[in-house]
Amino acid sequence: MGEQSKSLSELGLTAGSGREVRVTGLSVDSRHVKDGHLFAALPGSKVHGAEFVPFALRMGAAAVLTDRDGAAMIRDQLGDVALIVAEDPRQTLALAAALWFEVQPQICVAVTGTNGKTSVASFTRQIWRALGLEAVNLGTTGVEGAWEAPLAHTTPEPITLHRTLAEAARNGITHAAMEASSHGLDQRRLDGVSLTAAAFTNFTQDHLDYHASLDEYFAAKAGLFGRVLGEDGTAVINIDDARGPDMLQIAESRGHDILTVGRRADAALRVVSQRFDPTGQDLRFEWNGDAQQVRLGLIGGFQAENVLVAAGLAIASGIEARDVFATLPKLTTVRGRMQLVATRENGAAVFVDYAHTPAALETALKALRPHTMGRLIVVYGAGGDRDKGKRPLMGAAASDHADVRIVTDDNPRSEDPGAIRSQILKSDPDAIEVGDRAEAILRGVDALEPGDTLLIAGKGHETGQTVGDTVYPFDDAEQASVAVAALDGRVA
Ligand SMILES: CC(=O)N[C@H]1[C@@H](OP(=O)(O)OP(=O)(O)OC[C@H]2O[C@@H](n3ccc(=O)[nH]c3=O)[C@H](O)[C@@H]2O)O[C@H](CO)[C@@H](O)[C@@H]1O[C@H](C)C(=O)N[C@@H](C)C(=O)N[C@H](CCC(=O)O)C(=O)O
Ligand SMILES: Nc1ncnc2c1ncn2[C@@H]1O[C@H](COP(=O)(O)OP(=O)(O)OP(=O)(O)O)[C@@H](O)[C@H]1O
Ligand SMILES: N[C@H](CCC[C@H](N)C(=O)O)C(=O)O
Ligand SMILES: [Mg+2]
Repeated sequence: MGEQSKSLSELGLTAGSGREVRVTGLSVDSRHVKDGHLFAALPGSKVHGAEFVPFALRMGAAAVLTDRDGAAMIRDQLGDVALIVAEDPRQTLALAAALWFEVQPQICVAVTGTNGKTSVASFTRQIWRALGLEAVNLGTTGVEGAWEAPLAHTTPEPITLHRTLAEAARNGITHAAMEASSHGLDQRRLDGVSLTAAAFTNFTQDHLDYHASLDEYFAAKAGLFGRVLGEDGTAVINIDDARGPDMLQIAESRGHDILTVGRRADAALRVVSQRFDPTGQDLRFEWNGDAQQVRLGLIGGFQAENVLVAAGLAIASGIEARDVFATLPKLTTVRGRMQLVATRENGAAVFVDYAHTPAALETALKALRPHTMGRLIVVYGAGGDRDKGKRPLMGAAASDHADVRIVTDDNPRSEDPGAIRSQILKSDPDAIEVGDRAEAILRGVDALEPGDTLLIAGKGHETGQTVGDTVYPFDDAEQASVAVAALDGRVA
């Protein structure tokens, strides 16, 4: 796409002067501006992007998109550079990015919710792939499926998002399932994506470092149905969640087709019962009242909800329900989500899970109980520079649902790791405190007796421990196998 250029009107933009300019690319960061680019000077959480306009102009920007405040800051600096003033420049940028990159996979679906987005997006992609469709999922674990690539964010900013979708479409990928993070929705990153269906998993506390209140956090998520999903789209909603009915109402008011999931008697995809064993579960469910039974090779009761939400998205994408259900036994664990990573010689199992919210920790621990005859041991911590309110709630969840708890570090970032641990320990005072995560895992593995289970929570698929600005290589799954090998006298 190197030499391409487009006029402002081809990008749906109008300069204040009415002048038509051709641009050679889009940038949201002045440091990435190239000759002829449109620079989106966005109002930021720390600084207004308009501060960087002089630099963007030196880099060759041909047009600037900003809001009224930004325009007031830069009007006399622009010379003959085109100025586009928008009410909501983030949304305008998202729509322009969609037009710039031109194509996206024919079927795109998105999933929001506090927990379960990566799992649902991966399961949806796995269902499509099992039916021979070219499909990817995009989110926390990068681009996965027919094509693999890392992504810096769960929901990338619109330029990266549309570049990725266009590259996928040009390489023959017809189906994409993406995660819609609350940050991404709040910042309109997905507003240019044309969605066939969208899903809601659940809503509990997270990210109150970013959103001013739980209501604002919910409103951001609700934007997926209230704004992004078009009126002809299908809304797949978990109505068991306390906020499910609110989301349902929003979707109904937009005229979406509705597909409900849950245990409630009126759910279209209804969980009837589950039977757990060491390698997975048998799931009985109903589809519009018709009984179905499938074997799932997945640990954790909550995975059945995620699987049915994914099945709902696949049905909404135009596939026969019967064909969708036939693929479910083939679904495999998502990396770092209830992943069995090691087993001790005495049979005790070690799981890694990405539970990093109070509700996720509770869910993950409760999910392991039916698979555990002995004690449930957990190694956990909480991230630095993130929602501080989560910390005592995570302590309470662990103390309520695990028999032995080891509190350790999980990406302390710029904070004092000891201070984070003590905020957790306030509500889990009997937990053992071991700051060093590798040592904490070793202690957890060492404590395992026959019939016990160890859950290592919080980092899932992550491959680093961020302390200050430094990311040290760290992988929970690898540390668990090293610990088991060391203690059982085997080579890792
Ligand atoms: C908190 C947050 O989401 N910030 C996003 C936001 O930046 P901001 O408004 O805070 O930026 P700012 O620092 O105030 O700067 C304002 C503007 O000036 C620009 N700038 C800044 C410096 C410069 O030299 N030149 C320049 O042009 C910036 O690009 C920005 O547009 O807008 C930027 C441009 O779109 C994003 O890159 C940035 O994401 C940052 C990198 C980020 O880390 N976001 C995380 C928290 C995030 O989005 N996470 C979610 C949630 C994951 C989950 O569910 O757990 C995700 O989807 O990954
Ligand atoms: N349906 C669910 N209900 C409750 N907890 C869940 C559910 N699905 C997953 N979890 C828990 O949340 C953790 C994260 O799951 P997943 O990565 O799928 O969520 P996510 O929404 O993508 O998270 P993130 O916002 O960090 O990207 C899991 O490891 C598990 O502990
Ligand atoms: N996307 C989430 C992941 C948190 C994972 C946990 N390991 C942590 O660092 O807090 C966040 O950035 O809040
Ligand atoms: Mg995710």
